[in-house]
Amino acid sequence: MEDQRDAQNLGISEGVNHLILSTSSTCNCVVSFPKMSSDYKGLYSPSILLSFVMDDMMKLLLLHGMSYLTGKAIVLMGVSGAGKSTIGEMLGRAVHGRFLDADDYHSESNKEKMKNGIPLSEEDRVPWLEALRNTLRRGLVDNETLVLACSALQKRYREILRSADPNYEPGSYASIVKFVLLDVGAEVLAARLVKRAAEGKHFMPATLLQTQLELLQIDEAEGILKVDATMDPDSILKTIRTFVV
Ligand SMILES: Nc1ncnc2c1ncn2[C@@H]1O[C@H](COP(=O)(O)OP(=O)(O)O)[C@@H](O)[C@H]1O
Ligand SMILES: O=C(O)[C@H](O)[C@@H](O)[C@H](O)[C@H](O)COP(=O)(O)O
Repeated sequence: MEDQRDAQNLGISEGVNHLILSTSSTCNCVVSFPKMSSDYKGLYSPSILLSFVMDDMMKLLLLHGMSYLTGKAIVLMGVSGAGKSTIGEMLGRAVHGRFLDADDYHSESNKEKMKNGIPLSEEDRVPWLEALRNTLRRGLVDNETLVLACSALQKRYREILRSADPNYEPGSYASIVKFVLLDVGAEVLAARLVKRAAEGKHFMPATLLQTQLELLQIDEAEGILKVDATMDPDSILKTIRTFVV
């Protein structure tokens, strides 16, 4: 970290919503200003910034209501039986992160509905997704690495999760919450779900698969990594790690 105070090596560029502070070799830091008024821009000149060691500088920026985050969140998404929980647990361990299973955040009434083969409504899903978003946000602010297994079938549901990033601008898809779609065809899914239900391991019946497949919708612009999740779990994990973490 010795060259952090070296004016030659400290590059400061001003983006629309953030300053990027970068040194030649040791440190890159993006300082975001979620609701920064334009009066703030340019307030901190390079010479002022250089008068602080990095730690003190961060405290100063925080004092002015700005935030910086180094946490990250990966959401494994897809329909029931795609392997979100299986792969999510493995990924969580592999990246030394915290694994969260969205199924654990359902209300009893949601679970009861699904058990009875009734698909969740928008009103059932939104509070569930908001609770997940809040949990992700707390983790991100604490600089944790989080892996979430969550169906997140529709873009509007993913937008709720993306907004766990306090600096997220809706519709930009530029969030520190990233999505990976576990892609499996209907036949393989059905076989997996019948087996899982027979083992009594899950509240979700195989009959809900069709409505889930109908709901799944991805927009190319979202930049979601699609992984063939019919591969064996180790290969799926390896592919995700190559591209995401
Ligand atoms: N890559 C895989 N290959 C074979 N079976 C898998 C694979 N991933 C998951 N499974 C099995 O399929 C079933 C559904 O997996 P699960 O992780 O519960 O999916 P989801 O959380 O997406 O509903 C489980 O019985 C699990 O053991
Ligand atoms: O593991 C599974 O079988 C699924 O993930 C399942 O739990 C379900 O998808 C959601 O929890 C319900 O939410 P949606 O109806 O939004 O998929």
